[in-house]
Amino acid sequence: MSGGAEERSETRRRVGAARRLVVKVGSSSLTTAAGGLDTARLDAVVDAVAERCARGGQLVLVSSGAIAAGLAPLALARRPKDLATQQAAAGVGQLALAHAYATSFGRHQRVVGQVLLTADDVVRRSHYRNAQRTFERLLALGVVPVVNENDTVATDEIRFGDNDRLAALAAHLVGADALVLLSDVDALYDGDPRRGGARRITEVAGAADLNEVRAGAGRVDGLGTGGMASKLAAARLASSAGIPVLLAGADAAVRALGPADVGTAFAVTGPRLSARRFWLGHAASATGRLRLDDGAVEAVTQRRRSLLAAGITGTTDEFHAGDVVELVDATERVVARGVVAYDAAELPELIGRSSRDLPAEFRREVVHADDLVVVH
Ligand SMILES: Nc1ncnc2c1ncn2[C@@H]1O[C@H](COP(=O)(O)OP(=O)(O)O)[C@@H](O)[C@H]1O
Ligand SMILES: N[C@@H](CCC(=O)OP(=O)(O)O)C(=O)O
Repeated sequence: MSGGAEERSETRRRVGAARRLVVKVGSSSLTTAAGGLDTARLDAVVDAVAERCARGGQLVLVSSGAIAAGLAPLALARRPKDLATQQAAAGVGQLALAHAYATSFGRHQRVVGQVLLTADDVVRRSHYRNAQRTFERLLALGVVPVVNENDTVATDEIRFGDNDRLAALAAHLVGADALVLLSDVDALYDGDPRRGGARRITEVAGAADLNEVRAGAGRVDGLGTGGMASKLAAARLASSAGIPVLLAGADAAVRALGPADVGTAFAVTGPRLSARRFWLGHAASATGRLRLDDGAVEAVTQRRRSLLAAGITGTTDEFHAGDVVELVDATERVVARGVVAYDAAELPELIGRSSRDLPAEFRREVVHADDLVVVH
């Protein structure tokens, strides 16, 4: 697609040269057509990861496949639809998956450590930092962290939903230099490749390159969850936060983790955010909303100013000082997220009023510019 040869080589060069890498592999790449764990394919991914570690890389492997690996032992013909059976299958399958990874990495004398995360671990700032410390120590010890969502306890409300998103969040959390998404498809296409006639896309320089792309669901036999749409969302999330992304086929793992000359490369589209600002913009869950008038939207998004009470026209009523809130425009479109400095109960008296008309204790900003991230 767009992007000249120079740009092309720069993204791939960065992926190829990355010291710290998050690699994500999907369920459909780790399971046989019959639904069992495909150890030959798992070994091939492990070989590529171990080889990169041997060259001095620090790798984090985000692996799906717990539910898929639990199907055969439980004599389930297909992925269950209800959450309780999915969780039971994940409980059985995660153990099989962890065992398979430990055995496979053992062939390379590599120790692996299992990290099971729930959305809460990134949503709450203290948990986020705790997870960061754990990864840091595992990597310092030369261990390959094998990460999955903690499916057995994650309920619908608190799920990451898909491991592509989890991998993008993990990539920022560990300060990765690049993110590699391995799937059962060799690249991004402008339409579902199973339909025929779809064109392969090798480079994505920015959002405009995705305008014509139709990202569909995964296989009909449905072991993967998000299909290409969740991969694209994850690639955009990571690349907008300064992390280059490569999407490639799991069967080309050696080249994806070697010269990075396969698949689709997503160039970075934004600066690397600090851990706090990334968390604020992408990981934290908001507990309330502040509605802004047009002037305040402009001040906050264009001039990067703090939000003052004068520019607020309405609020929801259940948040406390220190909570993360969404800042929305008159049409309820989210324009920014930030940490609010007041309880919801305090604001009705203040909103719409200029700071100089307020008592001294209420003259501080409602959301300080340092605690505010603009949403594009
Ligand atoms: N535009 C597209 N480009 C590439 N693949 C697509 C596209 N739209 C849909 N797909 C399908 O998405 C699938 C990958 O998603 P999924 O099965 O969820 O993978 P994983 O298990 O690796 O997460 C591919 O098998 C492919 O057929
Ligand atoms: N955590 C789930 C996988 C969720 C998921 O995103 O799967 P996939 O689309 O195959 O990457 C599991 O291990 O079964």
